[in-house]
Amino acid sequence: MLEKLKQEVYEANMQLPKLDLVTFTWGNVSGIDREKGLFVIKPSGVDYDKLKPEDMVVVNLKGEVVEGEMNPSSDTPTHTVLYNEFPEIGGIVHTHSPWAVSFAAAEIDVPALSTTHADTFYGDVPVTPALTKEEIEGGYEENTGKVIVKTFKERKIDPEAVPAVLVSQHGPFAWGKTPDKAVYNAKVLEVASEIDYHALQMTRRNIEVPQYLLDKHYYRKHGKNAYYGQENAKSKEHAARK
Ligand SMILES: O=C(CO)[C@@H](O)[C@H](O)COP(=O)(O)O
Repeated sequence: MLEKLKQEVYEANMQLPKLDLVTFTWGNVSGIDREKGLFVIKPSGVDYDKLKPEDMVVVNLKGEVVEGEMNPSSDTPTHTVLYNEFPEIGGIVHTHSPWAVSFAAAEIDVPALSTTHADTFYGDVPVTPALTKEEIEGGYEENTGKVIVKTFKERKIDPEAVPAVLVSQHGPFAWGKTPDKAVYNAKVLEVASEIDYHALQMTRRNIEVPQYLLDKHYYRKHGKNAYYGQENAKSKEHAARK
């Protein structure tokens, strides 16, 4: 069943290593057939270079496996919550892309500091609060989905306007109308996270140019008793010996 969707989700998953968004088997993409109320997701722990379209697992909106030889991604409960709570989305991506994970680990939103960001995300990409001990022990992946939805509702963020989130201490989830668009949004988030990291570092550190560097430049230009002045003397001797 859902062979066409399996192919589409397979191809979207294969974009992740090509776009340098995953290491080893970390990460997963799913896509949904809203009419049938079924979604297709990557099987858990399968290397991308061994993955086949027919390996995709079909899951219903209760999170139950409907078809598939292998276990679905361990993040399936998170995808299930998001498909139920965000009815407009057609595809979801989860990765551990390092720049976005850096912001998730620091529990900092990815701020909308550049057009690279703003062309895709209408506002900062939010980071969720850290999951509580109870939420972790009471079903980490399902509660991850619930914390994402709670974050968007409490902060009045439209998931269509900002199609991504950082799960605190875990990593990014991105989504879109299709699995392919979800992958695109995941890559833009990673690029924007790297840009923002450097921008924040540069604005936070005022580096004074050491005066001696300016002096050296001055002395080099005017040939006075500086290192460069000596070099000039050496080069003149060398030239005279030729
Ligand atoms: O964060 C985790 C595991 O801690 C997962 O997101 C893995 O990175 C992907 O798991 P599978 O999709 O292969 O089950």
